[in-house]
Amino acid sequence: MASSVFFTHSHCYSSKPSSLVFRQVGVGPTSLRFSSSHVASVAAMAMDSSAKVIDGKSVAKQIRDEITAEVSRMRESIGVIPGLAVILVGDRKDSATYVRNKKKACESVGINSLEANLPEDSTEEEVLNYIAGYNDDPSVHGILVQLPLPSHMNEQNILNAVRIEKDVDGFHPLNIGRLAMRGREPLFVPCTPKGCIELLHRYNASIKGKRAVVIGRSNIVGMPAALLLQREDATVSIVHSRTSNPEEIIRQADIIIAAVGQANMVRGSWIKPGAVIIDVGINPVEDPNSPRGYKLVGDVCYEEAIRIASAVTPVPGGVGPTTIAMLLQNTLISAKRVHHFE
Ligand SMILES: NC(=O)C1=CN([C@@H]2O[C@H](COP(=O)(O)OP(=O)(O)OC[C@H]3O[C@@H](n4cnc5c(N)ncnc54)[C@H](OP(=O)(O)O)[C@@H]3O)[C@@H](O)[C@H]2O)C=CC1
Ligand SMILES: Nc1nc(=O)c2c([nH]1)NC[C@@H]1CN(c3ccc(C(=O)N[C@@H](CCC(=O)O)C(=O)O)cc3)C=[N+]21
Repeated sequence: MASSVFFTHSHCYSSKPSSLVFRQVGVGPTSLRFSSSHVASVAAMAMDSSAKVIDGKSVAKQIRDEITAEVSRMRESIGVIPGLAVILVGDRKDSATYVRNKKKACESVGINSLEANLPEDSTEEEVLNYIAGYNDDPSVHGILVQLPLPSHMNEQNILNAVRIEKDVDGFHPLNIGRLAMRGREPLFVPCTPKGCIELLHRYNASIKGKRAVVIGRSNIVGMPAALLLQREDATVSIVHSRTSNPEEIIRQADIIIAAVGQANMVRGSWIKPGAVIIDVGINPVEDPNSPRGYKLVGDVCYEEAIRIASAVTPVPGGVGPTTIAMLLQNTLISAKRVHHFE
């Protein structure tokens, strides 16, 4: 059943399930809360239901097919199989699910996957030892340390330890630094923001000269997404938890990338008619109709957005699958680079 039929308008008020907290979500400033006067403006704008659903799942499938072909061409010509090592510390359910999905995705394209599952109470040194081992292992072309790490570990020390040539997450400060500089090229671009741009390209959304607003400024999504949009010649604004007039800024955007972690925060009345929306948020909300007792929703109220925007990514099935496809792509890029394979 189509989600627009299934969910009622009030769905956008859904609360986080108390029993299942994937991440700590802070309370946003009052200026970001929904005010009743917006109901009217949403209704007034709710006339165009022709918005496109940006199908991240099928884009991811296309990319995986392209990678599968390249991986086998490489194996047949030079006998090299790309390898990805994933380090998971602790037993967070959501992290375990993502790591499992990454492993499955590797298998589906013929990339070797290695996995290190370390207990929650491991020391930083133990994690660093694993990284050192993978840094020196020529069969490993990419290393990913699943975040978040347990709080007793220094994330910065750990991410700095990954060899820049194997930093398929693109989180090493040298890669991020190059991403921020004109005329410099990072060895890897972070997967989630890269996937957002890939979705815009594959749906022919023009970026050059457009006004883009990124909501969120984290090191892993918001900040690199803003840098990438800027590299594509968009005029970029960044909205964060201390922004005083977020709705006003967001309403000017031709392109919105939302990476906040607040279920349904962006309402229809905040969206410029015809805007393209990339919703990165993955937020669990209570859903008695689901066998799991919860469902995932984005940072954007999808049912409202789909009526006003020209294109929107759904959650699930939008940015998430594309992120994993970009990880595979980065691993292939790494293996090709080290073996000088064109
Ligand atoms: N689909 C995918 O592949 C991925 C999805 N995600 C999802 O994306 C979302 C964001 O992840 P991540 O970037 O890691 O999250 P973080 O919590 O690290 O960052 C959230 C950002 O949002 C800002 N923010 C928080 N509340 C508000 C608010 N009310 N108004 C405006 N800005 C706000 C914060 O501002 P400030 O800096 O001021 O604190 C911060 O910059 C999450 O739902 C996560 O699950 C994440 C990675 C990959
Ligand atoms: N070093 C590191 N690199 C990351 O890239 C990284 C990370 N740590 N930590 C956590 C976040 C989150 N993330 C997601 C990837 C895929 C989906 C995904 O495929 N989601 C499915 C839904 C999956 C489900 O149903 O549970 C979808 O949106 O359709 C979600 C989230 C990568 N992250």
